[in-house]
Amino acid sequence: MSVISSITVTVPATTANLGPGFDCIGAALTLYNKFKFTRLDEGGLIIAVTGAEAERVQTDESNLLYQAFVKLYQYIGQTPPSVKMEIQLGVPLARGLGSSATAIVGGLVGANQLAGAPLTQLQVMELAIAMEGHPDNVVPALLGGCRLAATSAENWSICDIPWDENIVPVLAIPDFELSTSEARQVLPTQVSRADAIFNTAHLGLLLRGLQTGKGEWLSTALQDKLHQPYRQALIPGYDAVNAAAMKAGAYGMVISGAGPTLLALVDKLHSQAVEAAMLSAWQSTGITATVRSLSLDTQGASYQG
Ligand SMILES: Nc1ncnc2c1ncn2[C@@H]1O[C@H](COP(=O)(O)OP(=O)(O)OP(=O)(O)O)[C@@H](O)[C@H]1O
Ligand SMILES: N[C@@H](CCO)C(=O)O
Repeated sequence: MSVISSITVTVPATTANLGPGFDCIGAALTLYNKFKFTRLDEGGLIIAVTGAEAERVQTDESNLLYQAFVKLYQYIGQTPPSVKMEIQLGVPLARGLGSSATAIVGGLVGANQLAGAPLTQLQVMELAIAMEGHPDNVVPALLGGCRLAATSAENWSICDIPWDENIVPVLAIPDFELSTSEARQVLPTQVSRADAIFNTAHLGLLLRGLQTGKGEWLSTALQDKLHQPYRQALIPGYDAVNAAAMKAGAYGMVISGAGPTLLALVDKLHSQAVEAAMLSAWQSTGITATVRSLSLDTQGASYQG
């Protein structure tokens, strides 16, 4: 086992749920957090954060990146080394873009590499899912692409979902946060059979819509009854941004992850018009937002020694 003293891990943002795929589907996006881990001879823990909203990231042992780092060492039965962690933020915090998944995947991958790679990627993935509590952000963050995750008693089946190259994800990111735990608290614990059937059918259609790029299928498929109806009220301006995106030619608009970022799926020809429409709709309700057309990241977490 070779021992290295420093490793830099780059992890993509992710958009989870894609409407009907609550807690089971997500896609990696071309927006990144970078984490550099340097083994120290002594000194415990040093955390330095740069980038927008850097002051909002904890710099003590409660930091999620550090918790994931420690989790891996506990799993392999070793004491974590003293470490300096340099966090370069590119993924906005608590906006529904998988910032917590970047920290969990980054901490696990960084620790695994510093420890000499004792765990396989599959083991790292299972630890990441256990830490996050659901697979739809951490799996694409680790593996890249669009991924569906299904569990059985023994293990996870991970399926890569083909994504037609003409489908552009347009992300409208408002300047307010919504924590995942708050957005999960508003969800009912039980759903009706009709709603379960609705989402089963729509997720099936979504998978074919993503694969073929067929607009008619995507427009229907992006509807959901399990989480979005309950969460929309937590996102001021939701109706206005949705109406604007649809009028400008989007296939559909959904809440990205637990929100508050809104995701429109759009064909290439309409992406600029949809960007402008979503931005102006949010501004007209008094909310500052950033709107970006991104691509799918196909690589997932990567590292340089
Ligand atoms: N780079 C980071 N380093 C350390 N901790 C982070 C980092 N990014 C996010 N976190 C932690 O994760 C929290 C946000 O997690 P939360 O699940 O609420 O939102 P999210 O992951 O951005 O959104 P979603 O899960 O809906 O995609 C932050 O408040 C912070 O505690
Ligand atoms: N599937 C999760 C994604 C956010 O972590 C949710 O919607 O709560």
